[in-house]
Amino acid sequence: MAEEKVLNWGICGAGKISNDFCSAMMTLSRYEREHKITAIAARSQEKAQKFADIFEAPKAYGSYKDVANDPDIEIVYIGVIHTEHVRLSMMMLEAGKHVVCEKPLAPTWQECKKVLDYAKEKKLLFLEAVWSRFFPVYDAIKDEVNSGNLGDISMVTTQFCIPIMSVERLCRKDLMGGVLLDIGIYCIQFACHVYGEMPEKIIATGSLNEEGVDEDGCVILLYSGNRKASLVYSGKTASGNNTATIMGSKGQIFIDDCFWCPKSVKLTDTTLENKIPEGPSPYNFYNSGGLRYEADHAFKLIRSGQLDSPKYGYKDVEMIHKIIDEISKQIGLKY
Ligand SMILES: NC(=O)C1=CN([C@@H]2O[C@H](COP(=O)(O)OP(=O)(O)OC[C@H]3O[C@@H](n4cnc5c(N)ncnc54)[C@H](OP(=O)(O)O)[C@@H]3O)[C@@H](O)[C@H]2O)C=CC1
Ligand SMILES: O=C1OC[C@@H](O)[C@H](O)[C@H]1O
Repeated sequence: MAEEKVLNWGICGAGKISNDFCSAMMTLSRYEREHKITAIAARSQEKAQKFADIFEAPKAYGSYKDVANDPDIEIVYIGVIHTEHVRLSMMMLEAGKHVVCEKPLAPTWQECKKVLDYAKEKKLLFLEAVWSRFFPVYDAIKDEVNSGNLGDISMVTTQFCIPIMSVERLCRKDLMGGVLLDIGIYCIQFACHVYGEMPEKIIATGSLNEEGVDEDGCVILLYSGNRKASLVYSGKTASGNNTATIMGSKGQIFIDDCFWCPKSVKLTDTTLENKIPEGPSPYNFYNSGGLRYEADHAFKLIRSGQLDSPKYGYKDVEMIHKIIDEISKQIGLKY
């Protein structure tokens, strides 16, 4: 059956998140029938081969371009550092591949738009991998928000604080480091998930390191009708409580630590647990098994001929990156 045709994946980058993505994808119950890790590409052949051996991928390439040139590959996962996202996305789209690219697609909406417009022109799927949005519990949150059970929602809070400023790709400006693009984006996507519209006003603060990348931020989003969201994120300190709350006149939703990939969500009358199996290769990041949902979503979209995701599509990328643009402007962040 056409719907079950295996999706042949090419993976760009043999780093931490690519490991987690491949391992998570292999936990899907329909993995064998729907997905195949066909090729791994890294900057060195040796590194690619080591990674390919772990995931039993038949091909290992020492150049990302080889993935673009491989006619067997239908979709590419881009799991490299921020500075390479636009270049590799354009390269893969040009070669006729669907693309799932790690967040952030780019530091500005203008650059994101270039990629989205090209994907549309080429009639290919492009997903910015804001993985939270593909968790089934995020659908449940949205349903509860829309149900009216909470009454009038007027306040959203999110907190994402983990000490990551010593990570090289995050503290260096030439690697497009900084916390707004790396973790602040999760707080923003959460507020956008709840309110589904652009705020009327944004008030942002953030400190820059000596290289000029941001290390922390406090952002207030003001929506029509006095509705608000408060976002706190930091790469300098741990909070131990990276939760999110949605507050309404009749009830609340509480998303447990870590709100961007939750294991548990407390809705008005019920608590949802989200248990995800361990993959064949140990994960580098918390609850990375949840990366399986974006692979599954990509499969379903492609096989049903849908090229703009209803869970996190073009209009969502636009909203989130326009908010990032405004925060960057206010805190003096420029790459
Ligand atoms: N969804 C999620 O939960 C997470 C998402 N991410 C996202 O994933 C992406 C990668 O993060 P992560 O895996 O932690 O990063 P890594 O530090 O593991 O680097 C990923 C890859 O980027 C390439 N790379 C690393 N350093 C350089 C450099 N100096 N110059 C050029 N290329 C380099 C390497 O590719 P090669 O192997 O080819 O040498 C490396 O394997 C980011 O976009 C990040 O935001 C990260 C963590 C969690
Ligand atoms: O997406 C992410 O989530 C976990 C963080 O540790 C990491 O820096 C970030 O890229």
